[in-house]
Amino acid sequence: MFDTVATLDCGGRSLRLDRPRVMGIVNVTPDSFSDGGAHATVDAAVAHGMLLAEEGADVLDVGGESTRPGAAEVPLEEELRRVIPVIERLAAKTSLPISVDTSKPDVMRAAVAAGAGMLNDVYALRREGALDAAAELGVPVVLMHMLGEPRSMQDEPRYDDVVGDVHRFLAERIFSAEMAGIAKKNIVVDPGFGFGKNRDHNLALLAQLHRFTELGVPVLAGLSRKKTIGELTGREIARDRVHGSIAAHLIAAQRGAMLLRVHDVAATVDALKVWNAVAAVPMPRVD
Ligand SMILES: Nc1nc2ncc(COP(=O)(O)OP(=O)(O)O)nc2c(=O)[nH]1
Repeated sequence: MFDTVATLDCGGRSLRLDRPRVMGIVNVTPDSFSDGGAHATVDAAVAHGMLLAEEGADVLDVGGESTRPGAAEVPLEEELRRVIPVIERLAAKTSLPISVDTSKPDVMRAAVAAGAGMLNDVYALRREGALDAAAELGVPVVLMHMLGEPRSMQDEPRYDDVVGDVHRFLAERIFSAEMAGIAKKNIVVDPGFGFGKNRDHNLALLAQLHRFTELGVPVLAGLSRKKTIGELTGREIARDRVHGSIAAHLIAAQRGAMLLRVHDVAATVDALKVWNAVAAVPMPRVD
């Protein structure tokens, strides 16, 4: 995997990837699939972010546009109105790195100016101007695979070879990012669970997650409370999918994920304490 430990410099706030780290989700949206509306006001979102920080999150991911299947795009001004005040206040109240979950270059710029130190783009910088914005900002960026658009991505998604197809896409996005002037040390990749993938696609990506570590950059996995977890466990209500999400994220950690994007931070932190303890046990040499 890595000869040396990757440390992301998130606008002066370090995110050390010496072990799987927890990205706490702060959705400032009225319609997120799993917690829509729960933290839709600035005060509620900031309070939630601080709660996740207290629960042990290593980074907070602030998003103002739901990307659930079928979601409509949020206008720029509305997305700014939602996320910038939250980022400003969280950056002042916590020393944790803060990422902004957006695909719009103008939101990226405003978010970094407000204190965000990382970009999380479900479009992998494919929107116009996004590559240049990310290169200028010089902060780490998560490049995620999505098939099509949120509006239509779950309409019968098809792949010849989902792992190979996603791997090729991410390799191409890493190349494009480096050509735009983004340092490889600032790149994280993410196969995009649920973004144009059905249950079998998601299971194949999880089962072969180690393949993505071959790209030479940290891997992020985000399965938290998603539909596939619900299908496998029979838990129809998203907030009831914690146990299944923990299982999936431990498998992801075991197969090389260094960042786990989760709603349920306390439960994930506890699970990773067990995982880390076992990972720290020296293994007998096999001569
Ligand atoms: N890098 C990355 N970013 C993401 N952003 C949003 C969602 C969707 O989950 P959530 O934020 O809970 O829902 P919504 O998009 O409806 O707000 N999933 C990912 C993911 O898997 N990876």
